[in-house]
Amino acid sequence: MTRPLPGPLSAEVDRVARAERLLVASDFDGTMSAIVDDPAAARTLPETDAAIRALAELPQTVVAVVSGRSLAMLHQLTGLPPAVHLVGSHGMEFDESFAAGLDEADRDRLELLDRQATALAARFAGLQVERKPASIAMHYRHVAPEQRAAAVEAIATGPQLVDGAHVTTGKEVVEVAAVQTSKGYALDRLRAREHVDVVMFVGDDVTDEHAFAVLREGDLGVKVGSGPTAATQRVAGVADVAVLFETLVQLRRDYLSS
Ligand SMILES: O=P(O)(O)OC[C@H]1O[C@H](O[C@H]2O[C@H](CO)[C@@H](O)[C@H](O)[C@H]2O)[C@H](O)[C@@H](O)[C@@H]1O
Repeated sequence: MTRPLPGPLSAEVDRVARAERLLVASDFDGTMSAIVDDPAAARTLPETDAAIRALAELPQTVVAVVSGRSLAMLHQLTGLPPAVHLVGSHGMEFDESFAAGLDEADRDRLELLDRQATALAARFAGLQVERKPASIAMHYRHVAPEQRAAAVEAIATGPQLVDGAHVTTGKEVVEVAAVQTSKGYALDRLRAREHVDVVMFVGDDVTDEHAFAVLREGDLGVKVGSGPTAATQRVAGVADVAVLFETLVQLRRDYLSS
């Protein structure tokens, strides 16, 4: 038996579980997976993985993971079946052909950003550069504490100032994209394409606020952890996310079989 959620959240999950057609969308890092030192070592909590798979098997229930990761990395890290829609690059990468759609100016900008990030990685030991189809993430988690402010400043006065670059900040990471990204765009697109009448989104980071911002009356946004948010509900951490999804599976199954 899954342990109970706090009262107000429990009531909200019970409400969305009764949607005619429901979209359940989740962020990956910090939501399905704990934040870990090595981005390549992130893994979905087993309970969350099982709940996501179970939800995706239910009728009238659409499940998506909307992440800042590249789509290829998201596939690799989650190993989820095709029944779960994966969207990478902070809501822009719906399929592997996304990069081919970048125009010449976008590609030139991406190369410039890559060159600048590579130069900064040579200057600051521990600065990790993660290359994605339309952006470059610079992780400063492993830069020596006394060098961190200088590294962040160098990013702010270098790649961040590249003409047309779009900047997002996250957990010990600054990401510069050649194109505008938005998890809100992904939710709007999924909502329309899948003809759902209720959307539930769960996320922990700054970019997830774009998704919370497009939620409508009757939807449900759940913020993971502390910090300002437009979400109406909150859980403390990834273990609670597992309970949230497990509870939703039970309630949705009950509703659909009633
Ligand atoms: O939108 P998300 O699925 O939450 O992805 C956001 C970024 O997550 C990853 O970085 C973060 O998680 C890493 C693993 O826990 C951690 O080491 C890092 O410090 C965090 O910033 C990922 O590497 C990025 O590409 C995503 O944009």
